Amino acid sequence: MGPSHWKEVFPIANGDRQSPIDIKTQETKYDPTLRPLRPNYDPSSAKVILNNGHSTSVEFDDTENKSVLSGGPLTGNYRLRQIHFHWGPSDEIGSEHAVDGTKFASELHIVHWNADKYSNFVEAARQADGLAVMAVFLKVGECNSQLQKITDHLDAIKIKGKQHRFTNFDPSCLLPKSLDYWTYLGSLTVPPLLESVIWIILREPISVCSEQLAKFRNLLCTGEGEKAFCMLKNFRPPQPLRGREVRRN
Ligand SMILES: COCCCN1C=C(N)c2cc(S(N)(=O)=O)sc2S1(=O)=O
Ligand SMILES: [Zn+2]
Repeated sequence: MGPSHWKEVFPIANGDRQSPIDIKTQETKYDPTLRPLRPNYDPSSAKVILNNGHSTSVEFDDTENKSVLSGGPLTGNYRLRQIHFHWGPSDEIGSEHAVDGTKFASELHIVHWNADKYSNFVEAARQADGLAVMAVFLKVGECNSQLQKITDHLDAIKIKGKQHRFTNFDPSCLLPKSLDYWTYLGSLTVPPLLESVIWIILREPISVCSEQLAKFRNLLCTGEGEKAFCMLKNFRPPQPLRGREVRRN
């Protein structure tokens, strides 16, 4: 079911800290107390690349603090859980967050949970400070050789539920030069839409080319033996800000 029906099953869809949002850059507030972001990822914690029916994700071993994000707006260590992407049916749209009404072709989400305070991901996902998602915009242009490490594996996980061994991968290779960011309090952008995410949106995009975007759209959201439907879009539109502040470093 699409985003317009989610509120029928998940009333929190109309909550007051929903994501994504349209970032109005003139209304963001500089905060001198915000620290530099400190991603520290061990490539051996990458385990599998997966087609979960609504995106492609790389899942990481989060049984110990091998790959963590700290600094920025965060208190303590947030442990890396998975990365995934959002895209649209054409190169003009696809990102979830927007900047002054402009959407990018795609958006990478790097999902972490507060392992200092909570004992596992599902428990953390129910807490106001449980999750931290770092978002990177993908701007259509030159092919991205680092992203190719992911798109080269998509043929092997074309149908929903397929996964493939995927290790020796450090998601830092997908970060832009600058780690300047905006940050605000929000939610998961997919059901159950839990309001447990500290969002950290990098201000500098990375590149992606049309051919790489086409590979994302070639994934199927249907499983074995079902009529095949391509995964043409998986972004949620921007949600009301409800008076929230967006800070920048
Ligand atoms: C209790 O959690 C249920 C499972 C949620 N997860 C699955 C996603 N597709 C997903 C999307 C996320 S997003 N788009 O908000 O970053 S985070 C995330 S996730 O936390 O890894
Ligand atoms: Zn996401």
